[in-house]
Amino acid sequence: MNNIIKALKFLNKILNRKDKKNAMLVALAMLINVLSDLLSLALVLPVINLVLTDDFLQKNDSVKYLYDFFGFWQEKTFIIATCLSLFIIFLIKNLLSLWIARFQIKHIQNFVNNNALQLLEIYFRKGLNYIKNNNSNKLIFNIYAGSQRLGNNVLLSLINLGNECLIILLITISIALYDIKIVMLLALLITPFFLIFYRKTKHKISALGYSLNKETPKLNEYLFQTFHGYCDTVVSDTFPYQKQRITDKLNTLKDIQTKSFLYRLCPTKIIETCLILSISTIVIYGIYFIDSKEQLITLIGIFFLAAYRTMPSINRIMIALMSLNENLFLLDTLKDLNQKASHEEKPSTVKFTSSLKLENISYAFPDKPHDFIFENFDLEIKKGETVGIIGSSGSGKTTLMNILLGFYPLSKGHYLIDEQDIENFNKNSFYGKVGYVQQNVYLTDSSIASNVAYGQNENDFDRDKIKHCLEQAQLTEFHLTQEQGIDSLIGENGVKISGGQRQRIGIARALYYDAEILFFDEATSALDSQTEDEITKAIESLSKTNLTIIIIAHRISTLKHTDYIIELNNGRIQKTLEQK
Ligand SMILES: Nc1ncnc2c1ncn2[C@@H]1O[C@H](COP(=O)(O)OP(=O)(O)OP(=O)(O)O)[C@@H](O)[C@H]1O
Repeated sequence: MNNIIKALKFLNKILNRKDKKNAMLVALAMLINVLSDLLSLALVLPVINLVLTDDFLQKNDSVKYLYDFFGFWQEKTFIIATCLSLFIIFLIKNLLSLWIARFQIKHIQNFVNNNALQLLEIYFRKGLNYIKNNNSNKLIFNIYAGSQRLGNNVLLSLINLGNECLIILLITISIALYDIKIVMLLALLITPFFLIFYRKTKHKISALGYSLNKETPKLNEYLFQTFHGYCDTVVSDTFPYQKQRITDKLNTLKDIQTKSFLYRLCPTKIIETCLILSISTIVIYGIYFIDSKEQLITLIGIFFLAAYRTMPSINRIMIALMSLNENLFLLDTLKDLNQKASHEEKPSTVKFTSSLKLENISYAFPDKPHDFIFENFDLEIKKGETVGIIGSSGSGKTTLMNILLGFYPLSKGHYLIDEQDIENFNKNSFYGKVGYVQQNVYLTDSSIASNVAYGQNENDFDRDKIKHCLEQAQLTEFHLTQEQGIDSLIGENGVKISGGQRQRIGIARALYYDAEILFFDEATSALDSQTEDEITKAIESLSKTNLTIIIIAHRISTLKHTDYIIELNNGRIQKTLEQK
């Protein structure tokens, strides 16, 4: 009961008004479905009696009333009409049932998609530190698999639970009206079995869910590493180790799935056993308390009919409870859904005409709030300048670049653009002016053109501009030698092109989007000296334009065309080397 209340409270928090209304509609539609099932089934018995029992028409008042009402004069034609009516009723009922199933799945999938999109937005808006501190496989698992489970196994389970409890209540009341003693006897016989089973397995099933949630992203991570770290795996000859780790995870998941499957099978088996136990009890009860055999047969008949409908309901209740318990972990892992993704963009847009300035800033990572990487740090970069940043490993170069990119909210101080705090601006308008070339340029498994015009629809490509940008990034010769020119495919993450070409596609991308400020993060450190020279040449030609360029480099040779070089040491400017 505790878990049901927890799940209801959670859903109450995350569902908006429209979702709640839809959930109620789905519950109502499912109830109609079950009731129509029940009613149509109840119609079968009189029709069978009509066909098999002599004088049933004369004995049964309701059937006789229908016979007279529709003006039948022959029993045969009445039976034919009844059979045809039954067929039509079942046809309509099943069509309605299909329509309801479609209605239900559509609304549940809408709920799934809304949650998946909301989680995506929430995670994305939490910023770079959050993304870096959380395993991406876990986030990916939460977004789609988590949302699917929340819709299908939590929300739908709760709706099923409500409906089936109502149905069982209705059936129990109707049997109780006929014979209250038998209902009490059956309740006493059946309920303990289910209660014991539920109590014994509740925590185990919920633990299975938690393990599944832990192990599935781990398996994905290992599989991902096998393909993305292919070269390292081959060279270090660690494929057997990698395979063993994957085998272990697969085995753990196999155990979880096996147990989960067996637990789900149990209710049907318990029901079957209970059914036999119940019939035996009725027979024994009949021997002692019922005088006529006819009465006993009727009682068994009623019981069968009731069992035919209640047992699947009990089964569904048990499955719903188990699903709920198995997915209880979602109330922890998806708790972010409680916060609505509030993302308010400021209206004022950035105009960059004079300078970027860090004024007395301090920055510490959220997990080490007292360990300042920068403390009371000042820096000014004027528009049009080309600035190099060097420093030993760990001196804070990348952190500084991420601050200048506006990725890290400052602990203290201000980041000013043209003397205005960046926090007052619409951040997207700032990113519209920024180009960022990382050491590992992110490339998609598509053409050169798609990677330059990254994120743009193919129909919107400005092909001349793409070619011009490739030229500025010193990539003209490369794309001209390709059979399909700028439409040549470069493979997943650019595996079909060289490191230098990848970097230059990154530069061309920044130029395509009219960047005014270009950031290079160790863009040449992984390249040989000839390729580094080519990139340096590309940067040199760009530095002659009005672009503001900030370059992090390990080798000072990459920075020969900069206006000045800042050397960082433990979050402080050690010295500034003027070059021009
Ligand atoms: N996400 C993070 N969380 C906590 N600490 C971090 C994080 N990223 C970097 N650091 C720490 O901040 C310090 C500066 O790191 P940073 O990456 O800025 O150095 P760097 O000069 O770019 O080094 P390298 O040249 O090796 O890339 C280091 O001590 C590093 O351990």
